[in-house]
Amino acid sequence: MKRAIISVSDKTGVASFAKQLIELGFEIISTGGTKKALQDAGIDVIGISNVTDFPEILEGRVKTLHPAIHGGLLAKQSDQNHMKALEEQGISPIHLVVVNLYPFKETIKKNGTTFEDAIENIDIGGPAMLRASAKNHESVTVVTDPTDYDVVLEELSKGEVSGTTRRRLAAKVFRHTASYDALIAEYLTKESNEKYPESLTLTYERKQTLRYGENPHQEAAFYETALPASPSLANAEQLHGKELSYNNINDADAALALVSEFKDTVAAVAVKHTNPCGVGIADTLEGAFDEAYEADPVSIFGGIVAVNETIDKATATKLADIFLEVIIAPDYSEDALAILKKKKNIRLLKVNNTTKKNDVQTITSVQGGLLVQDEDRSGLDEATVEVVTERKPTEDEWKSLKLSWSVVKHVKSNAIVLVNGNRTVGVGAGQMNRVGACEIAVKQAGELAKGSALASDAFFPMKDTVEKAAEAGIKVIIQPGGSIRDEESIQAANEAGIAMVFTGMRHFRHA
Ligand SMILES: NC(=O)c1ncn([C@@H]2O[C@H](COP(=O)(O)O)[C@@H](O)[C@H]2O)c1NC=O
Repeated sequence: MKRAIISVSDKTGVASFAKQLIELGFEIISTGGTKKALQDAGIDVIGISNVTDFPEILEGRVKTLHPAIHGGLLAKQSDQNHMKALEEQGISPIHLVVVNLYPFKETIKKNGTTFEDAIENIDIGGPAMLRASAKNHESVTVVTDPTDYDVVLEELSKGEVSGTTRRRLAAKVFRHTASYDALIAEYLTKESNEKYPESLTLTYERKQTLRYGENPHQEAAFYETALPASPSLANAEQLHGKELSYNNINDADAALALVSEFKDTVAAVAVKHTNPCGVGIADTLEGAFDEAYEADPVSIFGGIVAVNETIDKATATKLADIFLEVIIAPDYSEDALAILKKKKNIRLLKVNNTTKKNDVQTITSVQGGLLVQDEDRSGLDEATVEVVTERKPTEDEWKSLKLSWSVVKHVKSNAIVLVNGNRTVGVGAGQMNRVGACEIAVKQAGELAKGSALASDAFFPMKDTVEKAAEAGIKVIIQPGGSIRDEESIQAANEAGIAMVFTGMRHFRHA
């Protein structure tokens, strides 16, 4: 008689599966809770203790970890010596294993889960059975996903499960146990405050197969972390519109990161190809959006807009007037939603909260590896900021400086951002030299460069950027400082009556 072990935490569909196995001639062996569930459904089951001749002990920590089980799982049934060894020990072979694991992921995602709860939900006996039978898939069929019950039944009803299916199911098991263990490792590594361990075993789950990647000839998918995450694109709620594309997700992520900078003021940001093209702040959302729009009415076309307040009717009316790919907001008023939903192609995302967790790391892939670093979370530290010129910034100039500094951190290096009043007026992004970035920002600002504030993501190696700024009528500069030629830049600023501030911290963004 063929024997199946069934030991499952997720009991979905298991009773009907077991019933059909019995009809196909199987004998069922089960652990405590599964046995009870099956017996309650009127199914004949042998308890695991009857096979091991040993009780389940330590509140279920040890139930299937026994040679009578693992011998039955690991014996090559085509090998006479293996079968003889089983016989000598009075062990019967097992043909089918149906196991799914303690819900570790679901447990750590629950609010209020304690460390002890998490530890208790690390399954030991289940993965041991899964791995043993997956290794021995030549002789054993192993099922860990209830969605595979039907395929197995179908093949069994025709005789036996094919070698191809057994191998496919074994591969699925090793993917599953590997990601199960990776998640435990990730959780414990975080709990032990180890940021850069000797090996990185992250696990991500496919959230979405994408139509294509950055370009139509590239295949792509979006994977999300299984660990509880900060508000992010992965857990955004899409209220309307087509599926997000690869570029939408990447650009929306940049917009969300930028808008999250603004905690004490209402802000609207527009992003194109991950760089901000317009950022505005105001007392109202409509006002902030006006500023962001006026910052660059050309580039915002086809862009992504993120805001940090509930979108109201007035703002929605203006947003609906232009072509945007994605809008991100903590919420939408009912009338705002009605207005925006009239636009078939716009994607509306709700991300509840823009406050981020502190321990976030960023990962960039390079050929042959990954670069991992702490996310650049630092803002302007007023305690370490130093005014280095004869003239000090006025109160209004400080406001513009702060805005420009928040934005420049989110612009690809070399980056220069000009702010006039409450909005960006020029963004020079991703240039190979700093003067080039300055020239682009000044050109874009036009007349509005006059009297504006300039932020530079890194120090000026030479005084040329200050000279360019002076020529354009820029009045105040914020930059990290730290070049051996700082004195020359300071002198050029003094000569032009520019006030200049050193932050002591740079914000390169290369990728
Ligand atoms: N300790 C063991 O020997 C053991 N054997 C199987 N399990 C797990 O116990 C669960 C099923 O338990 P029950 O049938 O009692 O509801 C399954 O998720 C299975 O993976 C075990 N539990 C944890 O390690």
